Amino acid sequence: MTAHLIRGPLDASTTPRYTEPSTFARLPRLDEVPSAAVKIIGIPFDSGVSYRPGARFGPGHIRASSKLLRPYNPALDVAPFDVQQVADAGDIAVNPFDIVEALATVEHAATDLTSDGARLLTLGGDHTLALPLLRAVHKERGKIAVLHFDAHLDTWDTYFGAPFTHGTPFRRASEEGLIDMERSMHVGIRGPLYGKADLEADGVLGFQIVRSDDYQFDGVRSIIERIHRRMAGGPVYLSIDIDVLDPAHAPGTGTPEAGGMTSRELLNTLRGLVGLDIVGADIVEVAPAYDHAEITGIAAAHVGYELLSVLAANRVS
Ligand SMILES: N=C(N)NCCCC(=O)O
Ligand SMILES: [Zn+2]
Ligand SMILES: [Zn+2]
Repeated sequence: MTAHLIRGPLDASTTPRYTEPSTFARLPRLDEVPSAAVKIIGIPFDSGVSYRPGARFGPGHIRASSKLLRPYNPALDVAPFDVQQVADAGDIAVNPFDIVEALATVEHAATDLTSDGARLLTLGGDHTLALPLLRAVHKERGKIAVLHFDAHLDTWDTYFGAPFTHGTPFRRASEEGLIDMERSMHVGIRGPLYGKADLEADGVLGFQIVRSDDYQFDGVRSIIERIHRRMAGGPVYLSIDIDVLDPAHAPGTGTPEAGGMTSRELLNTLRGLVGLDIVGADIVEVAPAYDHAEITGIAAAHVGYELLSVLAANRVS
């Protein structure tokens, strides 16, 4: 795509940032551009949660909190909206009363949206969504490494006997053979478990774990190195549960756990992913009812911005 065809965000000096309707980072809507290399899609779904509901309002909140983002990212020396067309594809309407139907709707929508080779950045929604998104990516790319940022393992088996919940997507995805288990990892794990067996079962599936505490003891650089050692050399799907952040940095979420990483640690880790073949990503579990002063929304918006910057930096290099 040649540079002069690319449309970027609205200019804040001529169109105020708070004009509606909202798109992520005030980008154009998908129907306003001929095509897009990266599509942002909202999925207002939270029927899979085990505790506080409300992540169905995440997409709108993240978009509203993304208005202050600016076009140039000095940390990566890249203008993420200049080197690739990014567009907001709006929200997918999913059935809140039938999870199996909702998962099918998401899988088909994701497949459609990526049929032209575009990459998807999904705004959730609860973590159940990672399963249909991985199903869609797997159809295109085969087994995929998962880089999962979360306080929680999300490899539990069932809740109340239900297999499709926000605590079980990576168990289902590994059972379905969607994940390259030799190259996958959880980052940011912490907090109480149901038992030691949770960790053992997760290890049997094959995930490697970077604990939240490793940020304190080892630091961001060494964690970035671990990620590259584990994941380089093939496609990577990135799933970011905003509760990977400490509740001080992301109070607006459904299952908060103390002792999490700072937003600075997360943003710096994401910047370190340049060079990995990231084929899709989601940001989930933003529940605005528990947010204050857009703390969580802004963190999620910046996470999305860094991801778009990594995709842009990969394209430039
Ligand atoms: N995926 C998120 N955010 N949470 C999973 C926690 C499941 C539980 O209640 O044990
Ligand atoms: Zn979580
Ligand atoms: Zn999760």
